[in-house]
Amino acid sequence: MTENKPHSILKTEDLNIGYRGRNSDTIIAEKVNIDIFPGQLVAVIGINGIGKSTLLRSLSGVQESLSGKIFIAEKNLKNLPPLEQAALISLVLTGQPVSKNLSVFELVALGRQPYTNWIGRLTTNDLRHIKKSLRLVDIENLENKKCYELSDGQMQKVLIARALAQDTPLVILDEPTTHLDLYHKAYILQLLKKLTRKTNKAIVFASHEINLALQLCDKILLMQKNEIVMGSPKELVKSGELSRIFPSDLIFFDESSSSFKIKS
Ligand SMILES: Nc1ncnc2c1ncn2[C@@H]1O[C@H](COP(=O)(O)OP(=O)(O)OP(=O)(O)O)[C@@H](O)[C@H]1O
Repeated sequence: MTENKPHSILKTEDLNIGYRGRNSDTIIAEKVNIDIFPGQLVAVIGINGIGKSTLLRSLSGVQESLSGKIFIAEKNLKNLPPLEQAALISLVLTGQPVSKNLSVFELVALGRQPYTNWIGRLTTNDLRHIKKSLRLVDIENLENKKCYELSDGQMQKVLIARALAQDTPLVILDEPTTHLDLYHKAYILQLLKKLTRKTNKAIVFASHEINLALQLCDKILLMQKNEIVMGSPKELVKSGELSRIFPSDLIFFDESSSSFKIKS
């Protein structure tokens, strides 16, 4: 009997990422080989400056990779026309300029851009997707508010709703919980988890919230100098990888509680 292996939504083959320079390239990560499947919640974890944003920008095609291949839904990203790419990947970058004069509804509706006709008129199907996204993120009550009237946490939810309205099988978010308090960080990450379960989308996000990611994610992509390791939280705890992320002078990974603690 042949095994029915699920198709990956995001796969890389010997991907090298970094920045091209006049004389030499700055390599951020080499030989990245990862495989992400529909319905998975994946956190990209690593210390400041290790290359999380660079990786997410490369995986979403916003930044050119140095070499290697990226496959989205088994199609080579390099060969995907922009509209097809926009129907497969939605991207939420922190600090991305958005017009805060728009209403919440209008901003979420921008997620439909890949599908709207040239005058940008919304069809009944577009409206259905927008309403569904507002409902999934539980911000229907905000739809007529201007974005400048929102708190950071509410704005974060609106950006997630815009990504959902784009209706892609893969959603990539860079630090979706920055500036939020602990409750709202947990709320947003829990929401992402629920969305993977309800929609079967794969959601990949960069975060510094390791303790929360360990509790919620299916897979963790751990970026370290010269190495990227991917595994389930359990696997990474078992292999001892987590203990090696930070310098050991101040904090340590406590296996009994599966969280980082301050050394006493
Ligand atoms: N445009 C650029 N040209 C050259 N190097 C860059 C550029 N942008 C970022 N870098 C470098 O790439 C490395 C990785 O940066 P990146 O922003 O991807 O890290 P990060 O893990 O997301 O960091 P943080 O957790 O602080 O947000 C850093 O050393 C940074 O200085």
